[in-house]
Amino acid sequence: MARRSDAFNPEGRAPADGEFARIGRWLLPLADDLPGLGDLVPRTLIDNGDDALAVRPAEPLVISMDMAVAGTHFPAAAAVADAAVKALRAALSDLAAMGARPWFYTLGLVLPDGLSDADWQALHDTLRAENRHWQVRCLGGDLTRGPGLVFSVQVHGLSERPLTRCDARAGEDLWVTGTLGGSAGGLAGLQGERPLLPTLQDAFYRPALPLTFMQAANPLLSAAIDISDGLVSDLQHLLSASALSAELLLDEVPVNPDLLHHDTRAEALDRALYGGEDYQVLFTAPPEHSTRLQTLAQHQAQPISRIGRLRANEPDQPRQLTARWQGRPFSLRTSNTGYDHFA
Ligand SMILES: Nc1ncnc2c1ncn2[C@@H]1O[C@H](COP(=O)(O)OP(=O)(O)OP(=O)(O)O)[C@@H](O)[C@H]1O
Ligand SMILES: Cc1ncc(C[n+]2csc(CCOP(=O)(O)O)c2C)c(N)n1
Ligand SMILES: [Mg+2]
Repeated sequence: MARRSDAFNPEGRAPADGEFARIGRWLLPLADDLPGLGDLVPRTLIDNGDDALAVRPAEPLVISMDMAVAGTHFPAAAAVADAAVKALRAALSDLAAMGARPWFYTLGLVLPDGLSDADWQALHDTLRAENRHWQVRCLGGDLTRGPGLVFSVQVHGLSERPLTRCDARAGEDLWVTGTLGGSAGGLAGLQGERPLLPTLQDAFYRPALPLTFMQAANPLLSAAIDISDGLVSDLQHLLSASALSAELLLDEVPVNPDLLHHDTRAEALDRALYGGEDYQVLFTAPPEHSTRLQTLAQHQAQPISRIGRLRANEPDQPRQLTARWQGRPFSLRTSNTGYDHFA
C-alpha cells in the first residue's frame, strides 16, 4: 500500500494563492487514479507529496526528459494550457519511438508572475484530459517562478523490448506514421508568415502521437526514432546509429494535405522534410512484415507510409542518403542537421 504524506493539506497554514496551496489544488490531483487505467496504475511505494517518489516497475523502465521553453519551443504569447499539451506530447513521443507504453511522468514547471486562477484551471483541466487520453498520470514534479514559461517533462514508460535507433538492417523498409509538415505550417501561421489554419495550429500544439500503434507494432520492427528535428535530420540520426545508407521515395512521403491550401507542392514537401516537431515516428522493418504492419495500422486507423529502403554503406564510403521525386533524383539538404539550439 502506498504511503501518502499530507504535507500539502494547507488548512490555513499557507496563503491560499501560495506555492503549496497551488500544488495541492492544481497539481497533486493529477496523480489521482483515472478510470480505465487498470494494470497501468503504478505500484507506488511512496506517493507524490513526499521528498521523492518511490516506484517498483514490473518491466524495464524507459525514461526520457524533454524541455519546452517559451519563445524557443512555442510562441511567448501561447496560452499556458496549449504549451503544456505540446510539452507533454513532445515528451511522450520519445516513448512512442521506443515502442514503450507510458506509465507516469513528472513535471517541472517554471511559471511567470500573474497567472490567473482561470489559467491554473485551464492548465489543470487540460493535463487531466491529456492523462485520460494517453492513459498516464503525473506523479510528481517541481514548481518555481521565473521570467517565462518552462516545462520539463520526464516520462517513464515500460517495455520488455525498447526499440533503438541502432538495430536497423540493410534491405529493410523505412516507414513513417501520420503526416508531416503540419507542425511547421502551424508555426509559420502562428508567426504571421501565412494564414493560420486551425488544423495546422493543432498539428503544432497537439501532435497526434502514434503511441498505441508503436506498442502493438513493436515486435515487428527493428528500429525507430521520433521526428522532432525533421525527417531528413532524424533519418540521418537513425542511419548513423545503424551504420546504413538509404533511398527516400519522396512521392510516398505523407505531406500534410492542409499545407496545400497556401503552399505549392514543393513548399509543402520542404516543410515535411525539414520542418520537424510533427512527433510522428520513423521506423524500420523487414519487407516480409509489411502486410502485417499495414493490417495492424488499418485496424487502429493509424496512417503509415512506406517511404524508402535501407541499404549497406558502400565499402570505404561514408553513409549516403539519396532521394527520388517525380521520377527523378532529388537533391536533399543533408547538411541540414535539424534544429540546433546553439548554431
Ligand atoms: N543535459 C544533458 N545531460 C546528459 N545527457 C543529455 C543532456 N541533454 C541531452 N542529453 C542526451 O543526448 C541525447 C540527445 O538528446 P536530444 O534532446 O537531442 O534527444 P532526442 O530524442 O534526439 O531529441 P528530442 O529532445 O527532440 O526528442 C539523449 O540521449 C539525451 O539523453
Ligand atoms: C517559437 C518557436 N520558434 C521555433 C520553433 C521551432 N523549433 C524549436 S525546437 C525545435 C526542434 C525540437 O526541439 P528539441 O530538440 O529541443 O526537442 C524546433 C523545430 C518553435 N517550435 N517555436
Ligand atoms: Mg526523440
